[in-house]
Amino acid sequence: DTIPRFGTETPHEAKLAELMDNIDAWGLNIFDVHNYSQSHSLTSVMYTIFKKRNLIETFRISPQKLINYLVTLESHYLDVPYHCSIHAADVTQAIHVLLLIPSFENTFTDLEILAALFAAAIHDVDHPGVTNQYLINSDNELALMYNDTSVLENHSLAVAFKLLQNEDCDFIENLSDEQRKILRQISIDMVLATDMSKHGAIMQTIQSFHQSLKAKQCKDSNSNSSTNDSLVLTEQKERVQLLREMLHCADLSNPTKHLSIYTQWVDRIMDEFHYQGDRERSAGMPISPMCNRRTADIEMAQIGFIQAIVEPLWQMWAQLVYPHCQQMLDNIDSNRQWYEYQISNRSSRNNT
Ligand SMILES: COc1ccc(-c2ccn(C[C@@H](O)CN3CCOCC3)n2)cc1OC1CCCC1
Ligand SMILES: [Zn+2]
Repeated sequence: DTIPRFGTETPHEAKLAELMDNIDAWGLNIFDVHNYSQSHSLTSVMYTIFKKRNLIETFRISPQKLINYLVTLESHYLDVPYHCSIHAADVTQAIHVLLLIPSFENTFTDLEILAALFAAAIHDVDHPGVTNQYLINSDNELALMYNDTSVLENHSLAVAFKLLQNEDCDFIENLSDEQRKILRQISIDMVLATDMSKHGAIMQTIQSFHQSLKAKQCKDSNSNSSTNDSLVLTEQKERVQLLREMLHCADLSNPTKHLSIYTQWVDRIMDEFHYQGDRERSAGMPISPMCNRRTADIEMAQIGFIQAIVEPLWQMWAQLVYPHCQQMLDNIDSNRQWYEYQISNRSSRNNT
């Protein structure tokens, strides 16, 4: 039986095809992809990217086994408001677009690209919609299992690799042992780096690391911008450091998107945080920051999130790949201004 064009059967294949024409664009509407792929955004996005990047030929991947793995992985994302399979599809497509930046034209090996896309697709699988801190505070068995350390990140990695052991899902069967080892190593490194407790460390190293890279950037004699752009890194360690930052940026990319997309993610994360707050309240636990629906200031929280975390991170990233990520910085700025306007509007409304 032939494989459907986007990996999953859908009566809306024409509409999905139209959407997938934007797979290389930052403005892809992942919610539309989810709707027109019969809630298989992760499967259809990953399959489309693998086809487009010729990874199926390069690594002699069985298309059926790839689909089996993706559908199984997608089914192991829980039906939580934010950390669901649409978020995984969103982050996967984001990292695909970041890897297309001309600065990285000659930077990563095919195996590193495969690992980066895989890490993005799996990074939140089986996320229960509560934070690491909540699992620790509630003596959850996952916190016990992982000794309170990067609990959710470790759990998603373990679940994702467990699914690979299933014979008809093992789409990397034709990789050499060495290649499988490298894929596993890079995926673990990248997913563990999405833990917000590592954010400070990433911000510390990013400045000096990027300065050293800019120094190395080939300054080709002719003025052709693309060759001038390309970052060539001889050490795999350095390339993995870059991929670590890239996944972290993709994971924190909601404010870099168009307002209509960004506000949908805000609604979802607040649903998830407020539900956690409800559980903390009824369990008599202290309610976590931004999780109390009764005192929430959603606009202020987003402005704080942008100013403290997202804008500094994306400014560092945009500096490295200048001029290629200006659209993201522009969206962050206009989105922050929109939330500031909501607040100013709110106070004048109260005065009437
Ligand atoms: C659109 O708004 C948000 C969008 C994203 C986030 C956010 C926080 C942490 N992360 C990253 C983790 O999810 C990393 N995960 C954990 C589980 O293990 C895997 C890796 N993402 C927070 C957002 O807003 C918050 C609510 C008000 C201000 C802050
Ligand atoms: Zn995530």
